[in-house]
Amino acid sequence: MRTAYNVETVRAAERELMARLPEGALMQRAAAGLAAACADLLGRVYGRRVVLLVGSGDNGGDALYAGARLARRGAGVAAVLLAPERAHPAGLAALRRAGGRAVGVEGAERLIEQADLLLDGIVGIGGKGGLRPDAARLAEAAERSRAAVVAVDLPSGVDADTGEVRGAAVRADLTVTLGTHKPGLLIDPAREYAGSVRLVDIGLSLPPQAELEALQHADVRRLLPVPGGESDKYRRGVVGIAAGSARYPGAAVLAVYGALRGGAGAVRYVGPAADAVIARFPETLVSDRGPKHAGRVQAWVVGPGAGDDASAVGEVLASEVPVLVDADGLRLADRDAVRARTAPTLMTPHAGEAAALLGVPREEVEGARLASARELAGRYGATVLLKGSTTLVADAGGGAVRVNPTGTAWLATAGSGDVLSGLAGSLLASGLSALDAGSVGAYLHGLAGRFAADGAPVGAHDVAEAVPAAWRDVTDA
Ligand SMILES: NC(=O)C1=CN([C@@H]2O[C@H](COP(=O)(O)OP(=O)(O)OC[C@H]3O[C@@H](n4cnc5c(N)ncnc54)[C@H](O)[C@@H]3O)[C@@H](O)[C@H]2O)[C@@H](O)CC1
Ligand SMILES: Nc1ncnc2c1ncn2[C@@H]1O[C@H](COP(=O)(O)OP(=O)(O)O)[C@@H](O)[C@H]1O
Ligand SMILES: [K+]
Repeated sequence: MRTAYNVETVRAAERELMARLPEGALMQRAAAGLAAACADLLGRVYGRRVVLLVGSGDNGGDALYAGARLARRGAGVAAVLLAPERAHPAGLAALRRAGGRAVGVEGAERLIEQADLLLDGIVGIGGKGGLRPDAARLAEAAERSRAAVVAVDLPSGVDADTGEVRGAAVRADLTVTLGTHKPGLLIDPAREYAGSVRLVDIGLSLPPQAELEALQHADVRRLLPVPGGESDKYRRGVVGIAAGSARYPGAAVLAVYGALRGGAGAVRYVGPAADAVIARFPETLVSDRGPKHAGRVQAWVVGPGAGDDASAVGEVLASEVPVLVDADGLRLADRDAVRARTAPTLMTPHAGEAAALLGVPREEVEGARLASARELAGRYGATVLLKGSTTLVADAGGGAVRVNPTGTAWLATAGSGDVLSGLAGSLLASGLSALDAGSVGAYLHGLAGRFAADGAPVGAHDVAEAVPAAWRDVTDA
């Protein structure tokens, strides 16, 4: 499991560690990791032009010490100091001793333009709000430069805890993050600014409960259902799909497609698209009598392509099994009915649907995904899987939010969400918790999307078709 901790927790762990170590030891660990990462990126250090962008805090101190190490290896190092009188004094002295030089912001543009590598030490976890004008100008100059950009701890200008970006921010090719990942490095829009992320261990002891966690292959492998000798189709779990309408029969087909590949022993379908479903998937058990009379299931999926059929949503929410609510179902679900449920509820909105439920503009959700997912989970007393460029899964009771590390923008194609709801619903029916079903479903769906797309456009059915390959990739690893 990859984890990320918020600033407050990092600060507390840092204080605890600094009390046990000689002064400056932590910054030297950070600088050693940074210099090594820069050297890897440069290939050859000797003779290369390195420019440090240095703010007045410890983030700038890390950059100065790392610059000193690169200068000792023969790089030409210049530090651009945003506030010369407040730059980390010992770091600056170390850089000068190693043969590096320091300049003010005037004339910085030319240096930045000619650099091979820029080290962004403007701000780290101490950054507040958007970058101040001087710092913003440096970030913009860095973006125009052809140099490789390495961010110290996190790209300056992004919010470490939330992933929000207000105004200009540094766009890094590589972020060398210290001690632990920060939530912003894993959540868009900030994630896009971080480039690839390398974690340098500086010895922090962190609490067991992280702010964010990202499943890895090994975690998913442990969670996936595996049939055994005593399994039969009912014991593996039956998933019911109440989806589709005369207008959107395809949503039903795609949700069933995902469900058949999600580990349940059988898929029941109820709704007006039974003929289309059966024609494509003869193994589906279909019924036209509504969810209440459709026979037993271990989990329901309701909503994809459902149009305005509120009665199916109401019947499903009244059941005592886990329920996944997606698409039209989200609009039709009564909040009090969701809150009153005793079995788990997993809601799977995209940003537009989440915005409608929260009564805010879509951009607000996209700019603050973590807070939005948590807020919605709290309001509905449900687990919320917020889809999009970053997919998050938040439980109502707090706890670590899961962030999905797989996926590809090619998944932004009509119907791929229907496949995900069938897949995650099937995992719910196999007995996974809402948090696990949502995050494992998103993981497989994202991996399947990558396999199916392989750099070219795909349709949602291609994603469903690739789910078994994703499943095997996880279990064979
Ligand atoms: N926490 C840890 O465990 C460690 C932290 N270290 C470094 O220390 C950093 C944190 O250092 P600080 O607490 O000194 O904070 P920062 O250096 O991140 O930021 C504080 C400075 O930036 C300025 N600033 C704040 N917001 C700004 C904005 N919007 N625009 C322009 N300037 C702004 C402030 O005036 C202040 O001088 C970490 O990110 C990391 O790089 C490392 O040295 C090693 C260990
Ligand atoms: N930019 C993106 N990058 C990665 N994944 C994306 C992106 N945009 C959408 N997705 C994923 O594609 C799927 C789209 O689902 P959804 O919005 O419900 O579409 P539909 O309603 O057409 O099925 C979700 O799994 C979502 O996370
Ligand atoms: K930085």
